[in-house]
Amino acid sequence: MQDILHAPDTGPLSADARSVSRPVIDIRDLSLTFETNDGPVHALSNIDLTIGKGDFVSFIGPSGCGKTTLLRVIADLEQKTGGEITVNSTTPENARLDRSYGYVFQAAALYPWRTIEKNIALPLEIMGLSKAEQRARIDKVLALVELSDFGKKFPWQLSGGMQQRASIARALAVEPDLLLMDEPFGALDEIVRDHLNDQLHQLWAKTNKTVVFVTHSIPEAVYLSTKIVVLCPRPGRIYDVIDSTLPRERTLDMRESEEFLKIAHRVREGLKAGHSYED
Ligand SMILES: Nc1ncnc2c1ncn2[C@@H]1O[C@H](COP(=O)(O)OP(=O)(O)OP(=O)(O)O)[C@@H](O)[C@H]1O
Repeated sequence: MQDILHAPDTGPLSADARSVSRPVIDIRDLSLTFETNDGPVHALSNIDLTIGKGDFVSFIGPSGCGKTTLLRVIADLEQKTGGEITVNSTTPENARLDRSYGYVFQAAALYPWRTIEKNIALPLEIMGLSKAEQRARIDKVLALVELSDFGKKFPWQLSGGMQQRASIARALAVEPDLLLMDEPFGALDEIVRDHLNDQLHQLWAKTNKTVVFVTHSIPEAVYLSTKIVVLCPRPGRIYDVIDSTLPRERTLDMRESEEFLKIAHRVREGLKAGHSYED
């Protein structure tokens, strides 16, 4: 994804500049209860969280602790039942209508009957962009995810990792400042995952996008994040928020460093504390 690094985006901000900018996501005492035939499910409770411009925030926690639900509330795909949330200083609904974010699902969710470039073109067609503008954006995002030679292929002709890169390209094509990613690399093997983590890190570091990322992997969360949010279940709530002390620029070999292991240890302790072995 080297070429994305030269995309005409806002440059990286200094830590000072980031800290004074308005939050991209501001969540206050948010709760969400699903009413089901078996009674209420308290998926989220007492969530307070601020995500600033250029943050890379991971949600980590055991199955059922509400990671996906929280991401979906931010994306306006689920509705809160209590509390407050703003995305880009407006309601999640307005943010969605403004196309403020790109969303990457757990599975690549590409239409099998459309080629990769036609999949990427879909949101651009809906936006009413001209054919020339669509072409320019498709070429740009395919280069970013190193799939320039695969635009005419169908999804089933690509490996799992390539399909996930294509789905990231589709999310980037609408040129959002905010990327919401629901465990995008969960189904991939370790080596492919390492490679995509590295590419995603470079993409984020050079473009100053804000990323909210759901994962089950401690190393992935620690490697990628500026802020790690550890959730625990029943009701889904925040157990710990860890502001990373690692430098903004990262390399995969940093995963052996003392600082990295210290943060990973704190995440693991949080996961253990919030975990019920009755599950
Ligand atoms: N549409 C729904 N209706 C009822 N309950 C739901 C619904 N969606 C999620 N839940 C419940 O809300 C809780 C949180 O689910 P969620 O999928 O957000 O957890 P998660 O942490 O993302 O889990 P996983 O890691 O397995 O993806 C779970 O108990 C789940 O069963």
